[in-house]
Amino acid sequence: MVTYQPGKEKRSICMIRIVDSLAEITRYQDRELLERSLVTTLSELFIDAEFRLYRVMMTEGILELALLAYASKGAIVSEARPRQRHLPPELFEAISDAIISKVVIERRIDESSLINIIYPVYNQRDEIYGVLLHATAQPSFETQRLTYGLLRIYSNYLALLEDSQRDKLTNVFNRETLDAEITKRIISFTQHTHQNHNSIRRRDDEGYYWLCLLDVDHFKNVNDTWGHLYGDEVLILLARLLEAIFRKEDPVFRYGGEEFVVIFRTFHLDDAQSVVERARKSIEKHSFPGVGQVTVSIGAVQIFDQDSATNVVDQADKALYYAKTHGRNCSHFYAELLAAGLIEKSQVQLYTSSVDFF
Ligand SMILES: Nc1nc2c(ncn2[C@@H]2O[C@H](COP(=O)(O)OP(=O)(O)OP(=O)(O)O)[C@@H](O)[C@H]2O)c(=O)[nH]1
Repeated sequence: MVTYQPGKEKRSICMIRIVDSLAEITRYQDRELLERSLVTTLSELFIDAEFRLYRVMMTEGILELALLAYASKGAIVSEARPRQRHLPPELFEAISDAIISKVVIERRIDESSLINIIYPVYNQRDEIYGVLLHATAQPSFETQRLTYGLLRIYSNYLALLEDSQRDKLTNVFNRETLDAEITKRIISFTQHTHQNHNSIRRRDDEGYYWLCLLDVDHFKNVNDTWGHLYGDEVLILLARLLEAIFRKEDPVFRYGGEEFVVIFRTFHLDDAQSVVERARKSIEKHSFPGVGQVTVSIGAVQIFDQDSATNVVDQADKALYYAKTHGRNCSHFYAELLAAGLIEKSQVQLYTSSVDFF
């Protein structure tokens, strides 16, 4: 005979909620959604608490915190583009302590009724990646243990996700991730344009998105002269150089063998041209060990209301082809070449898009 055991039932409901939470956290293959889902899950499990997830960045030894997602009293906010946050000095100090000591820290700030529990989050290389801030009036060991466990699952899953998005040789983003990143920007442009009654004067405070496609000139010669290992080394160093030349929020992708893509932001074509030329010149000036000078040709395009990611890349590719056939070691922009009648309009049709809008 089965007897009713209220304590047992409560425990199994709790376990079901935890299993559901795990399923929810690991449902997404998009980092932003994953972060949002972690914070949502925690706030649903512990309804009386506030959770904030920050990305931790070290810039020249200075600690910067960017808010990724925030949950309080059922409201969830996630930042599409994390911005640096200035926290009360005492809280900032507590976060620094948790990061340095690599342990969970509890701290009450001023006379607040809430206790802040600070969990540092590490990536698979044991580098600090983020910090979870849990503000609660009633801290308990059980809550802390469960939060810590969910964070471990989150960081393990994030590591897997990151690994699948990175190019094995250079560790920049791989080609598979590029379409989605371009599509996000096309959508953000379109939404912004609608919101502003078709005015496209200011994208927002950071400007428009641009994409540049860089291809190493005569790379076959590098391989033929120095061997593949030296060729590989050039690609790795070039990836590091691009990360250093562009801003840390500008994603770098390996698009093909010796082709890279960078997405960056500026307001005007003039500025975009300066950014691209600066990159080209920095690469030209760089001396690669053993190999010496390497140059790149660049095709660039503004990401705006193109119908697909394929179309954006095709336009950049047309400009790149023009650069390759007009001297190499130079950069060209699609719209300018088109306006001057130097290239044909990109003919990629919507049906060739690999991106699903609906
Ligand atoms: N070492 C190395 N070489 C690669 C890799 N991927 C592609 N390549 C080489 O890159 C070279 C590309 O050659 P091409 O497409 O002829 O272009 P190129 O010699 O750079 O000439 P242009 O682009 O016309 O200036 C080929 O020799 C490929 O074998 C890689 O991962 N490592």
